[in-house]
Amino acid sequence: MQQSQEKKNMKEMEFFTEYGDANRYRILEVIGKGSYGVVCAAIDTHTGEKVAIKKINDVFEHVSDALRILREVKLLRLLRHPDIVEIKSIMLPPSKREFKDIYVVFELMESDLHQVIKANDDLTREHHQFFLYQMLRALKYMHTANVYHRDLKPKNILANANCKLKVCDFGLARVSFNDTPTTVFWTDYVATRWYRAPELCGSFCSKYTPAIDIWSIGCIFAEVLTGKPLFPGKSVVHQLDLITDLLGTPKSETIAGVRNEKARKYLNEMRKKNLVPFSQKFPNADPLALRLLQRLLAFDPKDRPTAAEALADPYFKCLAKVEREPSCQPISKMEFEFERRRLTKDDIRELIYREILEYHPQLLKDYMNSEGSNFLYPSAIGHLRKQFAYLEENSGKSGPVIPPDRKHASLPRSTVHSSAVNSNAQPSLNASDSRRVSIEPSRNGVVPSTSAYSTKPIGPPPRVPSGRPGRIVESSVTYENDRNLKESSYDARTSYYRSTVLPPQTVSPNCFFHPNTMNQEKRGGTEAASQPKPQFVPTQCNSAKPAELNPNPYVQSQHKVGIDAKLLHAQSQYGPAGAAAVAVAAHRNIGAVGYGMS
Ligand SMILES: Nc1ncnc2c1ncn2[C@@H]1O[C@H](COP(=O)(O)OP(=O)(O)OP(=O)(O)O)[C@@H](O)[C@H]1O
Repeated sequence: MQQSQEKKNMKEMEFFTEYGDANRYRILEVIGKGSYGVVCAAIDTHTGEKVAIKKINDVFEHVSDALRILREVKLLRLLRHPDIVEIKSIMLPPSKREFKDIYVVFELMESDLHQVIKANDDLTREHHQFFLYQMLRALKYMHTANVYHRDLKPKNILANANCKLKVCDFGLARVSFNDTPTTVFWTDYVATRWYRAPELCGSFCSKYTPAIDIWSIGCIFAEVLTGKPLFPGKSVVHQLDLITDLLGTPKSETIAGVRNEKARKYLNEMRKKNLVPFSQKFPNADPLALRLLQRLLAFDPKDRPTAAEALADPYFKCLAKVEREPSCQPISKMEFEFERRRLTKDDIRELIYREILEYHPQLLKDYMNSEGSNFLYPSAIGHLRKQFAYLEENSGKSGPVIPPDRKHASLPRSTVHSSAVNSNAQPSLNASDSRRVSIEPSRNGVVPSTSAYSTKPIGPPPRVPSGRPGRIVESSVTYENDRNLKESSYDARTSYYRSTVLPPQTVSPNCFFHPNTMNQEKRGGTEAASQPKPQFVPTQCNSAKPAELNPNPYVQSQHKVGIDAKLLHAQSQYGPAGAAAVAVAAHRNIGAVGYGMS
């Protein structure tokens, strides 16, 4: 027993090395490995929430990798949407100049769509529909921000037991600005071939469009329907062969528009193939789903619908509601100004550090005040230096010299900052919190400092619909940002002070239920007991009146608690595949009750 505890402590030590915040998180287990490092499930001891911590090793070893990481953390800070994975925090490194690894704290998801597909060969039509709906909603949001994901595949869609999906891995994503030569984007295109749009299988065109993501979503959806990848090409040419085997040879106008001469020639000389009817290829699928799928998989990108158009497709008649499919304000060019410069490793380090500070608002404020250059980094050394300076300054004065207390020596690093806040009382501030704090009205017009705020103990984390900041813009009242607060010209500080009205996710994962506020919801055991907790009364999707949908994405029936427990149990026992199986099987229990189907 003692031995296993020691082993666990060792594991945590190894994982966090010397990061001060390590005390805050208790590592549970390794849940994933990617090319950039390892992902662990952990408990945030401040909030009781489960989180996923991704340790990215040697961030600055290669400039290209460091840039990828910078883009990803920046985009995930800017794209706040219930269908996009959220960064909760990034741990403050022990030294601004020398840090090599970064620890990104995400909301924890239970599995990913790849696992879900692999472990379940009997997903229902309702699953299909709800999966596609969420993916398109995420796309609509990111595309209106002018962000193209470029690497959508089942593994990059995280999934929960309640069928909630969230897009992750924005490492290959790009923001498109009108005056940026879009061809630049082609040069580094290394996304997974199977989900690659035909125009990417040989540089068919120079204009890079969001339709490439629409194609990928089409491929993913087909995989959800059949359980198998739709176009598992072994090479780019094979990929084009598989695509044309299903869709037929493209129209001559489409081929004529292909810029790449070799690709054009290849398509022109290809034997003529006819479209295979989708009802034949996907015999058990909903015909409306297939009609939409065919639109998503149009060979010519111009023929593919936008995400917003796809959401308006009759397939989603009983599910879609434009107010819960928010758009996003286009991302400011200034945020990606670094893309136009040739950056050294130190430049990128500075930029990543600046991103990390977004999750440590008080430090960010200090950093902004000192304009970065003479920012006194509040590491242990910084603190020691301060104490020495204080002693030196005051040594001539009468009476004993009492240096400023070092209250924070053994506390998580994020609680140590130059404004000497009572660390015990400091709430867990992350980028989201900081923005929420900053929009609190103040009498003198000054944005209240977070250190003042920090004297109050923080409550449980805000529930998504009521407290989550976002950049959502849409006509709906619920989603509308205060446009006056949205600067047209960028000021680095304004992103910190920006008022962001929250994106309530109006679709319950059990989207066919409607709420009855008599009962109580439970989420991870940390929700405020005082919140009204709804119960769900099952309704059918195709009832005459569309079900009233609860705004809380985490609203669940009482069954949900049991499902989560089962899923997590399966996850540790059988790994993610087992978890996915249980997740969907469990959901089906709800489905059978909820959908009123046999
Ligand atoms: N928030 C999360 N919750 C649960 N699991 C996660 C989360 N984020 C990542 N994972 C798991 O960790 C794995 C690796 O994460 P991720 O894909 O982000 O790393 P990466 O190094 O960028 O990977 P890649 O090599 O695909 O680019 C994922 O496949 C997923 O299973």
